[in-house]
Amino acid sequence: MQKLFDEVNSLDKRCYEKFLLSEDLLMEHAASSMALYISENHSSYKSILIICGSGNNGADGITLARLLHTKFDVKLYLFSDAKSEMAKLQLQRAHALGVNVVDELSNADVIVDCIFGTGLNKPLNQNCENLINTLNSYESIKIACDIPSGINSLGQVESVALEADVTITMGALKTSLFTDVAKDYVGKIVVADLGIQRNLYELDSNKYLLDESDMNLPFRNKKNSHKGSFGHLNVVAGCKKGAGIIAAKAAFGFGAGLVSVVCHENLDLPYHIMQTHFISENCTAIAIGMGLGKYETQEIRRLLNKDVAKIIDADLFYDELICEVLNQEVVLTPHPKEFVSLLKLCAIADIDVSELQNNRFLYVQMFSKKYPKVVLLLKGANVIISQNEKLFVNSFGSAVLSKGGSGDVLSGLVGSLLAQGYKALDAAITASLAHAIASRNYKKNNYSLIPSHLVEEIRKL
Ligand SMILES: NC(=O)C1=CN([C@@H]2O[C@H](COP(=O)(O)OP(=O)(O)OC[C@H]3O[C@@H](n4cnc5c(N)ncnc54)[C@H](OP(=O)(O)O)[C@@H]3O)[C@@H](O)[C@H]2O)[C@@H](O)CC1
Ligand SMILES: Nc1ncnc2c1ncn2[C@@H]1O[C@H](COP(=O)(O)OP(=O)(O)O)[C@@H](O)[C@H]1O
Ligand SMILES: [K+]
Repeated sequence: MQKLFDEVNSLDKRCYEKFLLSEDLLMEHAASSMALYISENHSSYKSILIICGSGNNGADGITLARLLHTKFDVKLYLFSDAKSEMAKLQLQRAHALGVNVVDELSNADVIVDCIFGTGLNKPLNQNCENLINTLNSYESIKIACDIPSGINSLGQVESVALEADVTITMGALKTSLFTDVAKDYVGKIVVADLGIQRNLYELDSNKYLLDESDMNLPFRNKKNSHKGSFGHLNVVAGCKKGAGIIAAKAAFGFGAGLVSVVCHENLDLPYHIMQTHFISENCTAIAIGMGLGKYETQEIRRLLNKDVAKIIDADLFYDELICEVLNQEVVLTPHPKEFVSLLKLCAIADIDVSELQNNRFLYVQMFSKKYPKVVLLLKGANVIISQNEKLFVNSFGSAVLSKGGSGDVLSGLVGSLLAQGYKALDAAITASLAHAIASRNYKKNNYSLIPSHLVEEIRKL
């Protein structure tokens, strides 16, 4: 996993003070990293348009123009007068070298957005919006320097932002690049070294971006085993029985030794999945909430208080009963609307979905602070998993998963790992990664995946 930072100013400052690295030196490395990326990945392209703002993001761009001058047909467009000391200095250097400064925008093979970086501090005016809209309309390869212009430090987009193919971010990964909103703008994210190895540049953080290598699949190492060695998951099915059945199928394919669906009505289940009318004596985990609908309160309370691992989803986030389990190490997997309801039920916040989506990290942290034992998995374009104020982001998923039933598969995966003895946080992390990475392996197109395809892809991991 890789560390995420809410701000990097303190990291830059430490470079100046502790490592005696000047701003000039850091900037030279920032621009060199961009130059290297462009040379290595876009060498067949000829023309490069670099659009610069007045601060140090602009200064990075002016430096880049100097580095690429004559290797490519470089056009430097200064959107506003250089204001920062570094922007002024870099401009003098660029002028001295004869870099081509243009006063009109024109299309190019590659465009590099150096308008605003971490210093965006107010809403964009009409001119900025027009500029960004024009750049977005170009068919060029678009590279954002540090962060696509228009995304602020909280990862919000107030009006418009540059739609980058690649974001080359300086020094370390920023949290603002991993909001759900930002996902439509950042493209591929690359970290540029600033003349110091990343592990030395970075300090401690309690936020992490998950990598594929953080997925710890339930491979079986013991030879002397039987089905009971791998747990027994009980999936509680309610009025929308399909949800429980999807979860049960996903769970069975993900290694649980036994899976039973708990339902009062008789179900038509695959032969390998059992049905029970009441919770099994030997169950090692319970998955509950998916398609639950109306159920007898005392019965649910009894299940929630049973001393086994639990994954709780969907309908239970609208029921006050949920508040009774928040002192347990349970896994909760709400989507944004369900999380809004949960926040209200536990008196943390009374907000709407758009407020949540604009401040996902904030509300997840508020919840985790109040309920440090709970593992919260907030679904979305970038899934956030949190426990005890430690937070992990899974950015592998895509719109291929935006389908009824995808969440039920995830509940089954978490339940399966819990039944097999994974700790709650480990179960949530591996299940979430498996869910998203498997969905990427479905190659047909990005609209036709159904839960059974997803389960098939998960079984092939
Ligand atoms: N520090 C380091 O060591 C390193 C830093 N590096 C680079 O520096 C970048 C940060 O630079 P930064 O702090 O100068 O901010 P930046 O993003 O250029 O924007 C500030 C300028 O924009 C203006 N402005 C803001 N909002 C506006 C708006 N809505 N509409 C209009 N104008 C607006 C604002 O104007 P003002 O507030 O003065 O009115 C100011 O002039 C960082 O992202 C990275 O790329 C790298 O080289 C690595 C080493
Ligand atoms: N655009 C997207 N990018 C990444 N993941 C997505 C996207 N849309 C949906 N997902 C994932 O798909 C799942 C949907 O779950 P949910 O909304 O609960 O569906 P359901 O209840 O119908 O099964 C979640 O894991 C979510 O993170
Ligand atoms: K930028």
